[in-house]
Amino acid sequence: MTGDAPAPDSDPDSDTVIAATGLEVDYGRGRVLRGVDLHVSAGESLALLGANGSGKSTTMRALLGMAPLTAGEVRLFGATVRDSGAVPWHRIGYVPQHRPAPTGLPATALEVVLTGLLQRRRLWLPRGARGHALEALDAVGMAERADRAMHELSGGQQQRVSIARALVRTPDLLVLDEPVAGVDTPTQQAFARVLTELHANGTTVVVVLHEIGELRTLLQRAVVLRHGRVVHDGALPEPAPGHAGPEHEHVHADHGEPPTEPTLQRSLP
Ligand SMILES: Nc1ncnc2c1ncn2[C@@H]1O[C@H](COP(=O)(O)OP(=O)(O)OP(=O)(O)O)[C@@H](O)[C@H]1O
Repeated sequence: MTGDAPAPDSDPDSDTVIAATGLEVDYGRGRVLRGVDLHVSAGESLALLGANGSGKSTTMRALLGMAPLTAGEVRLFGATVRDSGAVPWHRIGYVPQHRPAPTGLPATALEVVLTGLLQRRRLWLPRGARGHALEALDAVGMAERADRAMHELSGGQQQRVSIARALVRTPDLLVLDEPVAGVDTPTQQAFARVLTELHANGTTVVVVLHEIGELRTLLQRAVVLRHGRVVHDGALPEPAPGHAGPEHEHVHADHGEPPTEPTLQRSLP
């Protein structure tokens, strides 16, 4: 379907990191994404927001070629995700939504971070890998626990290791799915500092969030999903009335149901 599209190397718009148009995803029980468009340029930092079930994670997975697209097209750095071999995955770091590690997983934090340096066609570690992995763990405050088994770490600590695993690649594009859910405020602040530094060094950041919280100063743009459609693409929503405050900054009405339209509108610029 992309016969007339430019090859990755000759992409005239080389500033475009993500070009997604008309994304539709159906898991078999009706459409979950309904014509999502998302264009992200190099150096942007944006949040993907919306209520539970609005399609944020599905959008992320579709962007990375991991959700079943029934229509639409995604290009990463000019390469279509339909041809996985053409995508420069080594330039992309991905932190999936947190899931507790299975009990008894023998890998240490350091080993998990080292896997971030493996590539599909090269299953050995590059020179200096251990040092880079320790630096990444240090950036998320986990260097002292590098040799701890993952199952001995708390959920928030495991999440920090997962973030370090993405950071160790020094990605040009960092995609994170609710990286700070369930993480305490000091850790969120440390994480915000790490992301801000990466972004200042040129990394493009796309992050799914429920609450903007500590990442507000980093983020330049918000894309809000509702029932699988983009209902806002622009400035960050202001904290919802009555919820403003450093400890409790919501961007939609509640955690359970989609926001009512007036509430969503009220929270948008
Ligand atoms: N693998 C799957 N198979 C079937 N349905 C799915 C699958 N993944 C997600 N869904 C459905 O797609 C819809 C959107 O889910 P998605 O996880 O993208 O939402 P979300 O906005 O990320 O939600 P949350 O904030 O709760 O993480 C939901 O109705 C969900 O039940």
